[in-house]
Amino acid sequence: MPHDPAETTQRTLLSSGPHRTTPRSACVVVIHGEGLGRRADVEDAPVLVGRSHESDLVIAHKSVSREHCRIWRDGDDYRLRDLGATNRTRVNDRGVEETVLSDGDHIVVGESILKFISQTSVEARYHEEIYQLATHDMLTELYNRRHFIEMADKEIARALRHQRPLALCIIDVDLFKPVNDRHGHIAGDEVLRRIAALLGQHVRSEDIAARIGGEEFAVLLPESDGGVASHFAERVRQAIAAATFAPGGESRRITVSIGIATLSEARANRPSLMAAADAALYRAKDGGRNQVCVET
Ligand SMILES: Nc1nc2c(ncn2[C@@H]2O[C@H](COP(=O)(O)OP(=O)(O)OP(=O)(O)O)[C@@H](O)[C@H]2O)c(=O)[nH]1
Repeated sequence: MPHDPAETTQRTLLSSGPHRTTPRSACVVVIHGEGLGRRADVEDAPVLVGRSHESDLVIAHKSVSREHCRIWRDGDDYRLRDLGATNRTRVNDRGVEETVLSDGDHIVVGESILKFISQTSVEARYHEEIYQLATHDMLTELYNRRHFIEMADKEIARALRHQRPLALCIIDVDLFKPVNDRHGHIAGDEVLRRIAALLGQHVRSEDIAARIGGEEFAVLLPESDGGVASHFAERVRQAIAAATFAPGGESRRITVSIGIATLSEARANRPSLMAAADAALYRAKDGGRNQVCVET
């Protein structure tokens, strides 16, 4: 059954991870205070830094304005503009309205400090590694629970603001304990990895897929209503049920149960959306497993 995530053991097996071979373009990384380790790449789109969930780099602290500052690329330069923040943005200890950033600049946003790292900096690779470790589940290479929650909050805020549909699927492996008991944890891990890979084959680039518990996955589907989400979930369910798993070399059928909930006036935040998807998941388990249920 779905279990308390607090009890979930995150297994940190060594993995090459979803690392990119080259560093991304310039980025800002929080190196002190609220949001420590969080980063945002400054690519073609400007980066909004602020307390609002819709910011590209969210720093959820009262010392930070909802829209604190913006960083963008301007030809070969990178520029920062303060957006009228109550605590004016400071760069290298100097209050700024607008300035050109240089590699290594310290940007003070409320009580947090960000570091600007240009694309040529070797340090960018280091932060890339740290970022991957902080946001991804090492076993499956999907997002981890913490990052999923952060992204879900952002997507929910965006969907509510623009009155767009949004659906959440929670996917739980059926009777996984006997798989572990019979074949051992390492074989069980291989099954989880395979399920994650199958999931990856069905998600769109805008969907957010994560491992949120031991044998529990979540997929957030922006711009999707219950019908679209059901169709997606049914395809995932069938693909997993039809796949060949051979934990410990023994052929075995693996199935999943899936609960779906959509954003609505009654479910206008992440906890209630997740609780509704969980309730649907319980019904799917209760109904005999290997099925999809939608919370209406
Ligand atoms: N191999 C492996 N097993 C895990 C991991 N995290 C949790 N588990 C196992 O997943 C199993 C979950 O079992 P239960 O919650 O009892 O549920 P279930 O057997 O899947 O049965 P239902 O959910 O009712 O269909 C437990 O045996 C956990 O030890 C992990 O990272 N790797």
